[in-house]
Amino acid sequence: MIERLFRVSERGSTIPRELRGGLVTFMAMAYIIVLNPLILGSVTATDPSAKTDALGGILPLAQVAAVTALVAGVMTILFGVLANYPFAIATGLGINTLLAVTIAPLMSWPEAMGLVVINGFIIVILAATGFRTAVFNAVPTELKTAIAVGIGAFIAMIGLVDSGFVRRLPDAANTTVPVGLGIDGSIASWPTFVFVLGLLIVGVLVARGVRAGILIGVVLNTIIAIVVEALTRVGPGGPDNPGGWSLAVPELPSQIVGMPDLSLVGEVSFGAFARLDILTVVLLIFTLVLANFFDAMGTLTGLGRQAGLNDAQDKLPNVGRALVVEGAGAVAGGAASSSSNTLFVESAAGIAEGARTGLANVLTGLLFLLAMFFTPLYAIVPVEAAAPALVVVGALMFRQITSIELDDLRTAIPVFLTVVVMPFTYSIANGIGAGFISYVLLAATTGRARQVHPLMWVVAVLFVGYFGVGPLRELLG
Ligand SMILES: Nc1nc2[nH]cnc2c(=O)[nH]1
Repeated sequence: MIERLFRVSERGSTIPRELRGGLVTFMAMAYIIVLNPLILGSVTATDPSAKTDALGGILPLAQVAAVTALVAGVMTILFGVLANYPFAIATGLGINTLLAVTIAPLMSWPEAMGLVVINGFIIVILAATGFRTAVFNAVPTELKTAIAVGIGAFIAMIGLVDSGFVRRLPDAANTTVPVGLGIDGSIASWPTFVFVLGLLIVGVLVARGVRAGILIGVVLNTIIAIVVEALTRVGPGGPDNPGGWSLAVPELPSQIVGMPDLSLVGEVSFGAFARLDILTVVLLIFTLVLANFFDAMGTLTGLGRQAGLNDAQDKLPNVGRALVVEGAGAVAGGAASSSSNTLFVESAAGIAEGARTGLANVLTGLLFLLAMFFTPLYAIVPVEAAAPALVVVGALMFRQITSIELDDLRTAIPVFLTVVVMPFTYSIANGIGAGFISYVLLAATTGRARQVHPLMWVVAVLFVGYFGVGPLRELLG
């Protein structure tokens, strides 16, 4: 029955392989349950680093953790069953940062989440009417490949930053260089040591073609991290302990089970339209939609290609349905205050492990639902132990660059911009925007305007608007 429902052998996979892939993807993504609360939530409204909204309101940490796991679990299972692809869904780092930094300070948290819900409905409508699929199919192959390569660079960057290997220089450093190696140019902190050792372990296992190499690597890294913490007691990181663990401290927990607090579910309001002028609200929604729309599109292309699931025209079969379910993730994420849920590039870890069907997603989703009750347990895996998997998977995705013909600069420049802007701006959508605009512009100025699909023109113009939103808002006061 499971075999028929998910067409496991038709995709050249086996049930154990799917389950192994689902577990690896969960291990690569579980950090979001710890990280999302730190981005959106606060302990108290009076904390110096509290993420207060315009009314001084906050989202409590434990409640954000619970809804993050809930929505990721439900949407990942739904996507697995309805779209039958091993692409897991959770709260996207791009949009939650946008919400915390730009949107919530202008309104209340429920109103900010209301905008996420509207963004989700727009995306679902664009997907259901076929517009999303039409754009998906209008993108030239070399740009689709560049998106996949750029995502590889982006996920490696996420791993390098989350592990503390790459760090932001202090604002007081008075230099134009934004990031550096470790602390003051040195990787001599225990958590970063665990990451570097873990990177070597995962790299060797994967390069030698060891089955379940990524999973074995992350488990080994976690054990090493627990031993290192037991011996050194470096503790949690922070301004007065820069050499500490960046999120979870790898300790055997004293308590294992707890009931999740789901009171944020339904805490949504559409009052932003009454609080702010309509143009501001429309521009904010426009920004959310473009970022969401193309992040998912790039991720789908990259993951589909990595899994070998795209057809001869480099199209993912039944992509329309996948895009509708993905859009529903934005609605669900907004409605539960976990922020927009989207396809996660980290699914590449499970695909590298062999996952090819939605069955893998069902396991990943169930583990997210289970994590709601075992929050102390998943917190054992420190980011420093999971991040090596992100970097190695980034390398696997990056290899696709060899299939792009780079002799013609009209291709090489947009491809390059797509690949570098993603990690450097920490956003898949920004990279796609830079690539699309430069592709259309170079074609138009070198006599190839007619060869560009009309939808590419439309999207490039929309991206000009996307990048112009900030300057435009300033201009209009
Ligand atoms: N595609 C994608 N993957 C992610 N993994 C973590 N955050 C994100 C995100 O915003 N988009």
